[in-house]
Amino acid sequence: MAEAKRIDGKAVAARIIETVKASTETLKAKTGTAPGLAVVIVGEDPASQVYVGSKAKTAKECGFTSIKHELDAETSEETLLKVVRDLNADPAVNGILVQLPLPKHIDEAKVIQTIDPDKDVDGFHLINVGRLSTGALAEAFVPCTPAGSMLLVREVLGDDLSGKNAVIVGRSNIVGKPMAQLLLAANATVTIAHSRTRDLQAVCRGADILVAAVGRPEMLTGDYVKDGAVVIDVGINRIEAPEKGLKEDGTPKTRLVGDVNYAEASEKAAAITPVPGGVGPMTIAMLMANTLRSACRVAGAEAPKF
Ligand SMILES: NC(=O)C1=CN([C@@H]2O[C@H](COP(=O)(O)OP(=O)(O)OC[C@H]3O[C@@H](n4cnc5c(N)ncnc54)[C@H](OP(=O)(O)O)[C@@H]3O)[C@@H](O)[C@H]2O)C=CC1
Ligand SMILES: Nc1nc(=O)c2c([nH]1)NC[C@@H]1CN(c3ccc(C(=O)N[C@@H](CCC(=O)O)C(=O)O)cc3)C=[N+]21
Repeated sequence: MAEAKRIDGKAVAARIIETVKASTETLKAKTGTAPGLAVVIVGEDPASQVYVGSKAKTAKECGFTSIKHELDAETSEETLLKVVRDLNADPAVNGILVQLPLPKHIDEAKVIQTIDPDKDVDGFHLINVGRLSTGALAEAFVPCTPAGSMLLVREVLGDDLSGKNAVIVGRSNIVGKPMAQLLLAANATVTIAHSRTRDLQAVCRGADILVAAVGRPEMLTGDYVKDGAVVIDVGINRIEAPEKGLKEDGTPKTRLVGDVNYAEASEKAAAITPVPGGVGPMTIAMLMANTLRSACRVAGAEAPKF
């Protein structure tokens, strides 16, 4: 098999952001206000930090107003719920994202269900989960990572996945389950695998579309990949990279890797997303797209389709 096509998530994301930017200008001309995105961060989870910086930068690039609430790790659940309720009531805010995971003493589900479903640009509220799972895609906010992953699948295979076998490794509410819903809605035959799956390798080798959302660095080696498969690597894992030398504090420098062993998998796959530069940038682009859509809804304006 020839070397796989590298699916350039960064380039596709840049295209989406250009569209969001143009549409934001039109909306501003019409209503005089810009879409508003509020990000709430509690404590300092290192995995979350990667995401937060580029989000604010991209929101600004799109012409949004972007506000950030940084609360310390000891913040009470009640205080956080009040922040969310205030954002719900603020007409300048179209999208609310509460960065996950939250500290252990806070009930994550309760916080998510407090977000106004019409400002739930993460798509985690039960109302949006229900819309997605009943196929009411036009009304739903779809979670950003699966939505972005799906656009990358479409780049290669088009809109209709009839006859394709899709395997998703991972069953989280944030990635695995909504990804399954989207693939199903596009007519793929869907299998969700997880830590209790027997003979994962054989299951994955049946996949025309293989989505890795496991959180284990380079776990899916070449042996998990069918010849000609489309491989979407959602994983973001920071591992030590002694070959890059040491940081100032004497510990090894790090690098990002996915859940797929890229070098091995790309010898078998027809197309594969890299890490970084694959799904990650798409997640941020879809957050902007969802926020724009929310603002368009309020203004009674048409939002672009992605
Ligand atoms: N690119 C992006 O924008 C984003 C990337 N991510 C990344 O995606 C990955 C997954 O995230 P998330 O879904 O939140 O992770 P979770 O930890 O919530 O879920 C991981 C899933 O993988 C399954 N799993 C774990 N180990 C194995 C194994 N050995 N064999 C088979 N299945 C296994 C778990 O199974 P079980 O349910 O049985 O425990 C679980 O369903 C992470 O690397 C995360 O950093 C996440 C969000 C956004
Ligand atoms: N409420 C909530 N919504 C989320 O969507 C959410 C969250 N919480 N918590 C954390 C995870 C993780 N996540 C990432 C998004 C983009 C990159 C990203 O842009 N990655 C770049 C790499 C950046 C770098 O180089 O460090 C890339 O893959 O190219 C990474 C991780 C969103 N998450």
